[in-house]
Amino acid sequence: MSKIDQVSDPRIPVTILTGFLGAGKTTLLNHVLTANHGQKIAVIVNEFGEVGIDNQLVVGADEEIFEMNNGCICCTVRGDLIRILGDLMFAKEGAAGSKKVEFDRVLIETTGLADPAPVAQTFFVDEEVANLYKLDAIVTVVDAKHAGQHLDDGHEAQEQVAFADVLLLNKIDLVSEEDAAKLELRLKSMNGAAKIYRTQQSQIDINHILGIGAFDLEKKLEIDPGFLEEEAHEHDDEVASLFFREERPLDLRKMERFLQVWLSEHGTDTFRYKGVLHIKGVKQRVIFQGIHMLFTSAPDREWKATETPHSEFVIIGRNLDEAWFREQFAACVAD
Ligand SMILES: Nc1nc2c(ncn2[C@@H]2O[C@H](COP(=O)(O)OP(=O)(O)OP(=O)(O)O)[C@@H](O)[C@H]2O)c(=O)[nH]1
Repeated sequence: MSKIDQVSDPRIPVTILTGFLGAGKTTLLNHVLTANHGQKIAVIVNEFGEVGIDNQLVVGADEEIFEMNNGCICCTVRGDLIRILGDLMFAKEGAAGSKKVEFDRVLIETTGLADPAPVAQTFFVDEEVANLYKLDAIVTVVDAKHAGQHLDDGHEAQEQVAFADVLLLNKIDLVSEEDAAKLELRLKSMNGAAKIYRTQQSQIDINHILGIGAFDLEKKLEIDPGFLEEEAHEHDDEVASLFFREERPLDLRKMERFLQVWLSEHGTDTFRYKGVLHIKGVKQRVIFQGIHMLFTSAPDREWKATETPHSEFVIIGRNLDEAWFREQFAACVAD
């Protein structure tokens, strides 16, 4: 927190990090947590799906990460958010019975399917939260390759752009200059007030996203006059997630093969799939990342002696055939 922040407003600044599934939010979070800025950041992560994969992919995830996995942050778990923010403040003050946690700002990573408006609303309508925390900015990461489709397709991606104070046009390496310029125009037409930065691997100067005092309630009320009153919002009900877990080692080739079969027909409706895998003959965890038709896998660190190697995999999309996936996943156990 800068000195000016502290003098003028003693509340803890909060940044909401949003962006559609797979846009680069966790990559940005890792960048922020490893950048040399001398600030202590408490992170709250909310994921769509039963089990958090992201927390396993965040660097130094052991201390600072608070998970909320039982629903979408903008609806069912908003009570959880309020509770965590309250608990965090107790912990900061070293209140009896709570472990002391030092932090001078909070970063909330929302699920790719969250509408940021109700999350932002929490900082104005909940009196206790509003007394302790100040919303600094909403930062939205945009996947330059897939944004066109996501914006045509759904309400959430549009809200994420419309409500942003800062837009990171990420994955700039995957598109031509012409396509990037077109997308930038589209983003400007949807939200002329937001600052836009083009990024690769969400690499951005931290000073452009933290402590910028960009959230302006008046402006948000112009976009959405009902901002402070809204109770719930509508999700695309057809979007669902499937989760798989297996302790026996898997055969990576088999997984890639069945996913390719699925994606050749359902790539558009398969938004996001990712996992931490236990692959036969590999000493490291294998991180699998997929967005629509694009997927990669790579080993990261070795399994620790304290861990039982296992695979966890989540798929998020429309019209997912659960029985088929369960059968295919089971068939990936290595011979
Ligand atoms: N080519 C390319 N890939 C990127 C870039 N930024 C991130 N990625 C990759 O995109 C994938 C998704 O990135 P994440 O940071 O996990 O995205 P996310 O928004 O947190 O995803 P969800 O939490 O599932 O919504 C990963 O494989 C990243 O390595 C980029 O600028 N260029």
